[in-house]
Amino acid sequence: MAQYTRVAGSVGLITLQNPPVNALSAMVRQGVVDTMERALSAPEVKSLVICGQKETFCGGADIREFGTKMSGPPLTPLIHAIEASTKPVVAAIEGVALGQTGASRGDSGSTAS
Ligand SMILES: C[C@H](O)[C@H](C)C(=O)SCCNC(=O)CCNC(=O)[C@H](O)C(C)(C)COP(=O)([O-])OP(=O)([O-])OC[C@H]1O[C@@H](n2cnc3c(N)ncnc32)[C@H](O)[C@@H]1OP(=O)([O-])[O-]
Repeated sequence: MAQYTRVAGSVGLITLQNPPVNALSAMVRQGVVDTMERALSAPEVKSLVICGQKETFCGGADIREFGTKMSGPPLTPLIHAIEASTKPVVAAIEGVALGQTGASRGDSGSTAS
């Protein structure tokens, strides 16, 4: 899933939550759609941060769903929607960021769109 919290008053924090590597399952993708809508429609939110948990950003698509019937929002339009956000979106990356989340393994860092 994706948890939504507001930090520092004006930052919408979206936390990817899908142990063990926060992979982008159908539920996580739907959670990102829902939390993005919530953050973008909240006047008090001026920017968004997307992060993972347990020292991992995201292991990419959820390989446990490979070979099963696709459900939930497709990944590519979701990434395009993040890129088209009307508010700045920062990916706070710790550990791995694989697949379409950006194939990298960084100790920490962030990218903005
Ligand atoms: C176009 C776009 O590209 C498309 C859309 C895609 O995105 S394609 C998908 C792209 N993503 C991948 O190919 C990621 C492959 N995984 C890895 O490279 C590594 O796992 C790791 C992330 C660097 C962590 O290494 P690790 O050594 O710390 O732990 P582990 O022992 O390997 O794995 C620890 C546990 O995590 C599980 N796991 C790892 N990756 C997973 C994933 N993507 N989805 C679901 N579970 C995953 C793994 O099965 C094991 O579970 P269990 O056995 O304990 O129950």
